[in-house]
Amino acid sequence: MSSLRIFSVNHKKMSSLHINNIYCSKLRASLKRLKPHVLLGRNYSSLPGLIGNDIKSLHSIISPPIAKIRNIGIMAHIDAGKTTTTERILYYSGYTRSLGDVDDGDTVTDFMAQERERGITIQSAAVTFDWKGYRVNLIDTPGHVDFTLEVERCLRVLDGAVAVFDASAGVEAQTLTVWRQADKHKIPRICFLNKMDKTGASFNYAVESIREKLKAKPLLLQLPIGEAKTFKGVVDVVSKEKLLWNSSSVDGKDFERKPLLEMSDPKLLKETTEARNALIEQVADLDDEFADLVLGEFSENFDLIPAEKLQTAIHRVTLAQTAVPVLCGSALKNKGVQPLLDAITMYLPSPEERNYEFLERISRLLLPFADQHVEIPSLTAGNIALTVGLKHTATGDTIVSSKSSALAAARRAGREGEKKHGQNSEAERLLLAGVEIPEPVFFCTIEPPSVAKQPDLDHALKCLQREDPSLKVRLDPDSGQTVLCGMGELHIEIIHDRIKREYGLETYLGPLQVAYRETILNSVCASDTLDRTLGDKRHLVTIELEAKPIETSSVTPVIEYAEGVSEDILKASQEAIENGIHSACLQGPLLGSPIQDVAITLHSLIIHPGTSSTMISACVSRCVQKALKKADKQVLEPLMNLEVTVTRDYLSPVLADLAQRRGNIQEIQTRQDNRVVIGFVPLAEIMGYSTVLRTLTSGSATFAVELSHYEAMNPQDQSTLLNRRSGLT
Ligand SMILES: Nc1nc2c(ncn2[C@@H]2O[C@H](COP(=O)(O)OP(=O)(O)OP(=O)(O)O)[C@@H](O)[C@H]2O)c(=O)[nH]1
Repeated sequence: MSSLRIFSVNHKKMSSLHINNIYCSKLRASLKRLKPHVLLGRNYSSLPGLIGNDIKSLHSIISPPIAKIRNIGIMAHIDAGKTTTTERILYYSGYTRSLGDVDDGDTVTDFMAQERERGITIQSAAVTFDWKGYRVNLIDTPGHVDFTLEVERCLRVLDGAVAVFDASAGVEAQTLTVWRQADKHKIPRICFLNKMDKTGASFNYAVESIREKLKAKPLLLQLPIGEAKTFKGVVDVVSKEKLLWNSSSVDGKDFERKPLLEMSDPKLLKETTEARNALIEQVADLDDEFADLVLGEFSENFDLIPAEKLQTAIHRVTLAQTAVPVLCGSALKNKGVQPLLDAITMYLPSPEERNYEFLERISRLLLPFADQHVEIPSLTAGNIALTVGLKHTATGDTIVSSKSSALAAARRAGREGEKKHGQNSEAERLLLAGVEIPEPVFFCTIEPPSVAKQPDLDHALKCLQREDPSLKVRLDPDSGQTVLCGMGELHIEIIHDRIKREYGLETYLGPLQVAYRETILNSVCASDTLDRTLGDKRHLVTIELEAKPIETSSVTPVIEYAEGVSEDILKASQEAIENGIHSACLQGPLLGSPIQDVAITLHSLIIHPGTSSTMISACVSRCVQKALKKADKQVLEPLMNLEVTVTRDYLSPVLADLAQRRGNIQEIQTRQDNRVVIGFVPLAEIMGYSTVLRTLTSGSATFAVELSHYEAMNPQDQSTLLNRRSGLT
């Protein structure tokens, strides 16, 4: 089977996934818009396609040998400095000729208007550049929790990742989430402890948090020279050299690399030798080949182990994901980024080491340069590119060359799956796992400026959804209004903004509402008969069923059939029956929210010959709703994991405020001078929390939230909510 790793593009932005579609016409329109290419006054030295004068140099990088390709992502907690680090990488690699700045809103990868205005990454952006003979395809992913899906879909196509940390904070909430996602997709990683210049930066603290919170084994490949205000460079532990950045250099291009000498740096040399020996022991523990070398030839003197031997072993250990190399620096102050680039090429794997199978030519291919693209004739295995013209694919699809190759792949995957249950099975190699789409937790109505514009709005939402499956759109059956369901306030706000900017539609959003769920507390039975004659056709269905509570944490009802239900009827009508059950469970009797944790058992079913499947579904649905109405009911509300980092002085007001928000504090950790409050808080209580927290703490606190689970509301809160919804209070 052919598995192409290709990027999708909506009309301005590309997102990482297996081939997704670009709408040709839109793309052409966007290319037109890009000419003459002017991007906020930035200089691009290698954006050849649209300019035309660099085609030759581009050609030389189109087909690098697969061993020289690195497909990597940058991931982290929000604000750790991914975008700033990416900007430095692009600058030092020669991709840009000036340094972009998040705070000035002129970075390459944050090119959406919303990203530049807010200084955050929302969509992943892909850029391609060369570093010392390697081709690097790099993806900058968002750190905000509302855009988790975007991170996940990127990770699926990456061979390696750089996890960026704020060295003053160590592992933060979102780092844990993305780390787990990278674990799930088995992505080899290296860690970059950024912001070493910041007050409170601590190399040891950050390393310890990687060890403790991520349960990873850090391989210290560098030691910092100075910390916070005194940070001026790093020691390369592998080669025992110091790298010092010239303080007069404005862009950090100038730095000197010198061997550590007993004469000039006795203390640093001693520390580095100890760190190197510890590193060697650690790597030898994890890699048998290196252990043989260490115990044999070099057992007497580790100093004699050549740097290349150690580097190759670190590469293997990184690939096996038994440990993670750790580097440090300050992207903002232009220190430590070039060695990070060296480490990316040296320690992260090439696509061939990740055991994918690739091939193939496809009609129109484009190479991504953030928001610009250049058409290319072909692409070698292991690269990432864009394709156009696929009208029916969506995020998460895997594209193969033909139906027969897909079937052959599925057969092979199936056979292999039976043989091997463990990791790296053929199935995993051939078919990249679909993205897990998180359930939306917020919704609101959206209205076009006039009824005539409804089709335009529907079209815009359809396009946005194909690109971002975490956005759900449904029609409210009572009001007929379009409802947007998303991952958070910011997510919905950005969608609203994009509809305006990209589709020219001014829409109106209703108030943001929390996506509650409902469940039942006891088993109930119901029966129903539908008897209707339409024309000369009689539709007759009689049904008896039971609804009962079970524990699944899922909104998909479990469907069971009692023995009394005839197999023949089931064969002919199962789909219609299940459609009816599913549609009934989408709208609970209390709030019209989806029903969670329920099983429906069909006890008897009589269907008159000739009854249409629509009528069967309608009768089943009505009967399920009857049962749900009869049962004792309970509202479930989304509970969020909350992590607030606050200075000691502001801890009390933050805790007092959380208590008023029905917060449940689990733990208060000490992180340097800060306190980290960890707990749960209902989503309904933290809308607009960022503004409140800013006011409470004079802007000094930060917080992260993430959906934890749905929990039953207590009777008092539930009745307040129901009264509010029914307009009683
Ligand atoms: N002191 C210091 N500040 C930094 C450093 N790197 C980035 N920053 C600042 O930290 C803030 C966040 O930087 P970004 O690069 O946008 O972080 P990010 O991780 O891309 O953020 P999201 O894309 O929103 O997740 C900005 O104000 C940067 O100027 C650093 O090395 N030192």
